[in-house]
Formats: sequence, C-alpha cells, structure tokens
Amino acid sequence: MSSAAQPCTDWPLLQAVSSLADLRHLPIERLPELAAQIRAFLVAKVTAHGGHLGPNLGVVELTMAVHRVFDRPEDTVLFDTGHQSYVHKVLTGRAGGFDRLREAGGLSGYPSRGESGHDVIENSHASTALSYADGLAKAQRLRNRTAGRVVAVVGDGALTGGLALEALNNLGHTPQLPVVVVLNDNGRSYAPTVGGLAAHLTALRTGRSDPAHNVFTELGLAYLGPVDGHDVVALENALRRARDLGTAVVVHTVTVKGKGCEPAEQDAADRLHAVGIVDPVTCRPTAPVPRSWTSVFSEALVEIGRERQDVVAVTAAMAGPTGLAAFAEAHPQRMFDVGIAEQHAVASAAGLALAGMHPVVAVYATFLGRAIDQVLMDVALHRLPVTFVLDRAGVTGPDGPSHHGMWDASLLSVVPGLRLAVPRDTVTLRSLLREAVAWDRGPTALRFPKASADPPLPAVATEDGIDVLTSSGGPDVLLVSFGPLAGECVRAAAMLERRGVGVTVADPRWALPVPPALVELAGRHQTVVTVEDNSRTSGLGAALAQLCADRKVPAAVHTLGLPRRFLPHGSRADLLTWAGLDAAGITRAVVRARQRTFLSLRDESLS
Ligand SMILES: Cc1ncc(C[n+]2csc(CCOP(=O)(O)OP(=O)(O)O)c2C)c(N)n1
Ligand SMILES: CC(=O)[C@@H](O)[C@H](O)COP(=O)(O)O
Ligand SMILES: [Mg+2]
Repeated sequence: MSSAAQPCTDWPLLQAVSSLADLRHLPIERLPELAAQIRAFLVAKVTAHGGHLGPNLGVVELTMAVHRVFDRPEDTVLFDTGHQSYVHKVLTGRAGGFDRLREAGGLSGYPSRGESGHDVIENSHASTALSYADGLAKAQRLRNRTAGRVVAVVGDGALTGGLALEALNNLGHTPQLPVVVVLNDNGRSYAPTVGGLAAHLTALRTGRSDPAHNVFTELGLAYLGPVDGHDVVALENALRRARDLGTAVVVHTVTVKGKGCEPAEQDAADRLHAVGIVDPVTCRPTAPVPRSWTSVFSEALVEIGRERQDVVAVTAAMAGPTGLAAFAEAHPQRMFDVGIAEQHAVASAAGLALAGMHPVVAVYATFLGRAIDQVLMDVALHRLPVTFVLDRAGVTGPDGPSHHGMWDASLLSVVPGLRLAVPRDTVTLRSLLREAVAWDRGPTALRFPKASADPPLPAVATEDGIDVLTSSGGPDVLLVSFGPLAGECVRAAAMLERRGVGVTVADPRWALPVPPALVELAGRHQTVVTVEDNSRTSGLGAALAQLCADRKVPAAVHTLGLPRRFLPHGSRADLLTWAGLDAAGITRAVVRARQRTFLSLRDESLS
C-alpha cells in the first residue's frame, strides 16, 4: 500500500473466509489476494483503534500457511507473546470484533481463551511458547495422542529470552517430541534484535552460514529453512515437511515487519510495532500526542547522565518505549540493550553496580515480575545501588491483564532494603529520580503510569519528607495518595470539604518501606484511607495498616486499590473509575470509612 493511496475499505474475499475450513478450501492461487485484503483490513482497523500493526502485517502468509497445514483439535497452535495474533483472529471467525479492538468488552489485542477455543495460551510476556509447547507435547504423548503436533510461532526477539533458550535446550534433548517451532525472523524486536543469536540468524538468513549446521541442530532439533515467509507455497511445503518429521523441528521463516504498509516498512524506530489512533494512510497521529511521563523521565536521565559518568542505562529490548533511546543517543557507551532478557538485565546491572556504576534499569512494571529473584538475591542481598524505573505502572488500559502493572509494589514490598518512590507528577518524577540515583546504600525503584503528564501538583507543606497536598488541619480524615492518584485524592478532598468533612491529603513520595513519619501522621487522624493503583491487599495500604497495628497506633486504616484479580482490557480512566479510584469513588470510600470508624468508636464507648 503506498502512502499516497486511499485506504482500501473493501475485503470481499476476507469476508467469504470466515472459518479455518473456508481457508483450507481456498485454492492456493487465491492466497495472495486474501493476504492483500487481510493487510488492508488490518491497516484500516488497527489505525482506527490502536494496536500492534507492524508485527501482524509481517505474519499474514505465515499464519495462513500454519492454519492450512495444521488443524485443531488434533494440532495445537501457540503464538509467543501473542501480539502477532490478529491474523489468526481474522481467520478464526473474529474479523467482526476488530471494530471494538482493545475496547472494554471488545476484542482483546492478544490471544484470549474467553474469545475462542483456537486461543490456547494468553500470556503476552515473551518467550514462553516453546515451554508450553514442550509440556503440551509431553502430555499428549502420555495420553497416547500421538498424531497431534504442537506448533509454536515465535519471533527472533522472543528467542533472545532465557526461557526460550531453556526450552530449546530441553526440546532438542527429548526424542520424537512433535513440536514445530515456526521462527518468525524479521530481524527485529522493536529495534533490530541484538546479540549473538540474532547475528547467527542473520548469517543463516543471508546464506553467510551453512544452514545444515546451526545452533538448533547442535541442540538436537531438526532445522528447515530459511524460507521466504511471504511465499505461501514455500511455507506450506516446509510446514508439511516439518509436520511429517514427528520430532522437534525449527522452521526458520524470514519475514518483513510491517510488510505491505509503506509507513510501517519505512519506520526506522520500530516498524510501527504498536500504534495509537493514527491516520490510515500516513500512519501519523490524528491528534497531538500529549506529553508522557516516559518523555519526562527520558529527558531527566539524559541530564543526569551528563553530570554523572557512573550512571549507566540497561534495557531489555525496549530502549524506545521506555524512553532510554535518548540516553543511548547522548551517552552511547553507557547504554546496554541486553535483548528480551529481564533476568539477565537485572543480574547484569548487579555486576555493573558491583564494579562501581549506578545502573538505571528501565522496564515496564509488568515485566519486572520476570526478574524478582534477581532483584532479591543479586541486587538487594548485596545492597547494590541499582535504580529500577518502572514504566506502565498501575492500570495500563487496552493491553489488558498481562500488561497492567499492578503487582510491582506488592512484589517489591517484600524486598529488604529496597526503597520505592511513587512520583505524583512529572516535577516529583524528576526530583525523585535524582534522589534515587544519589542513593548508594541499596536498590531503589520508581514507578509511573502510561498516561499523559498532568499539570504539577505542588505541596502546601512538607513534614518529615511527607508532602501535604491539602489540609483541613483537623484530626478527621487522612487520605494517603500513591503516585499519580494524588490528583484524584485532592479532588475528593474538595468534594468532602463541601460536605463538611475535614481531609488532609498526604503524599509519602517514598512509599515503601512505609516512612515512620506516615505512621505518625496516621496516628493523628481518626480515619485513614490509602489510595493506590496496585493490588489493594498487598501494597502501601496493607503495609501501613500492618505497621499501625504492630505499633498500636489507634488509626483505622482503610485500603483502596485494585482488586486481587486479573483486570480486563479497557481505557485506563474507565478501569480506574470502575475500581473506585477516581475522585467520586474515593469520596464514597471515605464516607463509608468514616461510618465504620464512627460505629467502632461508638461500640468501644458502649463496651
Ligand atoms: C518479557 C517481555 N519483555 C518485553 C516485552 C515487550 N515486547 C513485546 S513484543 C516485543 C518484541 C518482540 O520481538 P519478536 O519476538 O521478534 O516479535 P516481532 O514483534 O518482531 O514479531 C517486546 C520486547 C514482552 N512482551 N515480554
Ligand atoms: C506486546 C508487548 O508487550 C508490547 O508491544 C506492548 O503491547 C506495548 O505496549 P505499549 O504500546 O504501551 O508500549
Ligand atoms: Mg522479530
């Protein structure tokens, strides 16, 4: 599709193919026509709703071929990460759902078991599919279902994750395990994939290396390829051969990320990996993009890097999305991209810190979960000065359950010696980042959301490091805000003031471990309500309540936060409202909490 062309809104063949049976009955000569219509459809829908564009445009032929050669229920098809499963959704009868792609109650942007029996796994953290495939194939054998094949579609980026390498090591070692690894090699994660394995794939792809002897064959798997991943005939032939082998085999396919959409193919940064709502022809945003927290962090770290030669940055293949690309540009020697390898990123940061550097590891909050053992044992146990910057913390929105960053504070709350900062706005983000990299007695973490940067919220006073954002001066209600929910807390305080309820809003800035001054402040109020976009039962509120109980501080602490369950996709604002974390919800919670405080005080006085 040329950038000058009008977007195509007509896809008759795609509409005629509404099931995998239809796809299989289609003569192979018609597949290029279907592929073109699927691409036009994807461009129209993804640009209108936001989502993963480049990855899906690259796997159109590959997904058609996989579904023509392998058949459910006998065979099982898995998509690693799952961000490239849109074509699979179209071909399994879900094209109609794309009008509500990633909207609350609409089609998920990832495989979803609730949506279709054709979606077997829905974990969109990368590098897991080969392990699932290994287990599924072993179980099939134990149940004497020997005819079925397990097919795992995995990207070259996902293959850099340790988990994928552990699985390959195991797959190659298990005789006659019918697992077909379809390696979708487009040479990129977001940016070009880094590392020795990526270089090896390039050598195989370009014929610089002998395909008969490669890392996969050395590990004991069979290898077919490289195959042009846009040639349906070649693909189907290779997949049939792989199917008939009946052993673990890698089919190395070579694809173009963003294929068929010029702005995506030309996009140097990430081939339009994921877009918001953009123009369907130019793929440029249709409205001004508000300033993000990420961009403020990005600028602040470049400045710090100028002042401090010991500050280094580490990314797990996400320099662009985490804002580290600017640091890489300004201080290339001090920037390390380790691939999609969060565990290695954290342990490598520990090594950097042991040798006198101050590493800043920038990851999405949800992906830090991968490396909690390294945070605990390699960083915290050694009291190493590493700063973790957790982007996309709290409710992320349309990416859904796997991407909400709602456990980071809970997980980090158990790490001895780790301090967690929760900036409420971008001014405090800058100052807390400086404090974090100045701290040399152990690890620090800083979390912020995927959201636009709201205007700064100045403190009216600061008491022992706690910022007071508004205060009635009375002992009635203390609202403890956590990061960017401070604005909603201040609005709730204003609503409550109008009802005659006196409220103080306190922002601890460094939320965990709970500062003693916050416990002391809580003790001066009858009702304390904590407000956090982290799991309600195990974050700041739970820790404060526990401390108050331990120290016999007579405050009644009520915790408001996200329920301990997997939250669906939807807009961040709607999900926060649903969870009662907007001003109206906080106001209601305070009213209820005061009633409970009143009743318990009355019961105490009667007993
Ligand atoms: C554990 C983990 N870390 C980071 C990510 C973010 N992420 C999503 S897709 C992607 C790149 C994937 O590259 P590849 O597997 O080659 O797929 P492609 O997009 O090129 O098709 C990354 C880093 C993730 N999903 N999971
Ligand atoms: C699949 C994945 O993990 C990422 O591509 C993620 O979906 C991107 O999210 P953002 O759009 O918030 O960067
Ligand atoms: Mg790739």
